[in-house]
Amino acid sequence: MKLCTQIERVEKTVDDFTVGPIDLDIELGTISALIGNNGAGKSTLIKMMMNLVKPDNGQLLHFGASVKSSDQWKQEVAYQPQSVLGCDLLTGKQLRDLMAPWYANWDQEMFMNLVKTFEIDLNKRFGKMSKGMQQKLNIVLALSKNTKLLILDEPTANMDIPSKQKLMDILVDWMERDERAIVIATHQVEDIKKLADYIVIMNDGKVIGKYEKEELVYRYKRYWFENGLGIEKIPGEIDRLNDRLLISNDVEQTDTFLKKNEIKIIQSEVLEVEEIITYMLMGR
Ligand SMILES: Nc1ncnc2c1ncn2[C@@H]1O[C@H](COP(=O)(O)OP(=O)(O)OP(=O)(O)O)[C@@H](O)[C@H]1O
Repeated sequence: MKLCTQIERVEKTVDDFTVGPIDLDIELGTISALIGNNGAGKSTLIKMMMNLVKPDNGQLLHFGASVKSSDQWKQEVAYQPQSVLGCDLLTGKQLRDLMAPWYANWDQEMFMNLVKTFEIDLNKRFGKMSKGMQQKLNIVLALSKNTKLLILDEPTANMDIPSKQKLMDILVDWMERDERAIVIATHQVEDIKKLADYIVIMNDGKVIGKYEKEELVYRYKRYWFENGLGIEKIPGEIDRLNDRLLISNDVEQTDTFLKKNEIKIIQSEVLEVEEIITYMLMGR
């Protein structure tokens, strides 16, 4: 697969918090969900990807060009920040007029269609729009740049449920139009479930793993036993309830152990994606 972004040993210290060193590749044709608890460093990493925060060490490339080298890569990378400053007095239309000329591939038809889909009033000042409406306008502006990479920082946090649903469909459609990639920082399980090919987990400024979502589902399992286990710890075990219910994050090891010790399983099942993420964010 073709790489669109290479993050190599990137590191940034702000006050007493260090993000990195981070190594991460983003491939075209994939959607990666950046997940981590509050303060894990997701927004800082994204800002480094946009050269808005300068790393102390390491390098960051989009389509082979360093983010420091020139601004040419910006034609291929659109970004929706968590919040936007300095736009309050401008209307949606004025924001469009300011932004569109900078992007050679700006898609005006897409812009107007999305404005209609999200029922955005382009004559309203940004500062007078609701938080959800501001988010919708920001994402519509980002999508219409018609880039190869889209970086979204919690795009659905303030959106109502139908709008979230619409956005997910739009993003899936946007991906299908070309060879593209999306990086999305999110706390929304629905976003992850529906969109992500890869889950990138961040904790305490570090990327602790990049996992294929479909594979992850087979790594975790819940087991119910006929009798109490009476054993201190089983390989792969990450949680236990009443000595008769066990959660494993290493199904192969757990299954081998249970078979070898002739421990009778009443039932077993895979975990929901949100349970898996919760365990991963707890470091299990
Ligand atoms: N401009 C700044 N000045 C000082 N500290 C900062 C700045 N930006 C971020 N930080 C600190 O860096 C750490 C990482 O913050 P960041 O916003 O990247 O996390 P996050 O994973 O995006 O969190 P959230 O899920 O809450 O949005 C936090 O401890 C934060 O306080």
